[in-house]
Amino acid sequence: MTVHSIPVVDFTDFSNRYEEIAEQVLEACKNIGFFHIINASTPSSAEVNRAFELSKEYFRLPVEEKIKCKQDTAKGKIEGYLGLYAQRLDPKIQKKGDYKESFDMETLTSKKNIDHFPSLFQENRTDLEAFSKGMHATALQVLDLLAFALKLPLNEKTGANDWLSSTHQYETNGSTSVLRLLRYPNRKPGDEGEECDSKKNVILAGQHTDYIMITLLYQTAPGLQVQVSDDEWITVPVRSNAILVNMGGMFEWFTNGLLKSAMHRVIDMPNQRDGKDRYSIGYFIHPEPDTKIINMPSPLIPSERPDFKEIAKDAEITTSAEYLEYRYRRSFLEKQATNPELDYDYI
Ligand SMILES: O=C(O)CCC(=O)C(=O)O
Ligand SMILES: [Fe+2]
Repeated sequence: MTVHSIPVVDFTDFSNRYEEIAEQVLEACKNIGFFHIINASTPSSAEVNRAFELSKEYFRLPVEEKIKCKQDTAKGKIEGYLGLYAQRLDPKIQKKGDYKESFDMETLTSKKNIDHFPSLFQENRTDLEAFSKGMHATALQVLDLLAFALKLPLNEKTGANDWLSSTHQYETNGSTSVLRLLRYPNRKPGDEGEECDSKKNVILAGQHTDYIMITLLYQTAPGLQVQVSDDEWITVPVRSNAILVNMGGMFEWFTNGLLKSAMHRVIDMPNQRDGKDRYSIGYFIHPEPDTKIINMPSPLIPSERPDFKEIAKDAEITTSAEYLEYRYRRSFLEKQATNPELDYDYI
């Protein structure tokens, strides 16, 4: 079934409407792999506004300041700053790379040391943590809803419906999430460095699927598009106070394609951003590295794995870490084939 809009799931009266909400989430994940949550209990709108304020303040810093904490992708680091063109999510179409800047940080657990981060983030750690924990809590609710809808077994010891969420807790030894601040600078049509697809859309972030289990995202202006058929993309509307959720490739792989990890990209929509930069904040979550997630005991998951573009059918992937490793390596090889200077990306 081709879906032509992003479904909206209302979390109002959450516990009383649990079954209904779980069904809506499962439907959205099976059909398009994207949905908006409205009336989620966390993060609060003050926490979201504060996260955007900090992001804007950070990106206003001079580049010399920002590159002091540059992401060392060559060493496999997934934290820190990446400047314009540093990522190239779609090496098949893009020559230069994504027209965006970003700052990534791994889960801000109580043990996490951020002495190497920009002082702005050190000084405002409490606000970043409050926002991250709010995002994380809603991500875990989505996992629990899916565990329920997929009829995964209850926890033998506690009876809780946490088959998925128990391995995605905020405080763990291995990181389970990445908070990514993004800025797409304002540009005029025809500006230098423009990269277009065959339909003359200016690409700001190349088409890709995320690697992880689920992504939560806020955006300030339109630009994000989801592929719904071979040559059809729909624009994700900006809904104030709504959290956008999408399934990552890991979830699609471990559910044998039952949940869809949709291709998405960011294009420039200069008429819709009032001459302003576009900002977004993504929160990417995956299970602890050694978690075995193969053969999920759900009666709804097909036993046969379909063909996936990103992964060879016979690939031996049973854990979260193996999945991520496979995707990094593959992205690295694709990039090397077209430009030996580039490193792999973490999405
Ligand atoms: O900026 C956006 O709206 C999307 C970003 C994205 O898809 C990503 O970072 O994986
Ligand atoms: Fe993405």
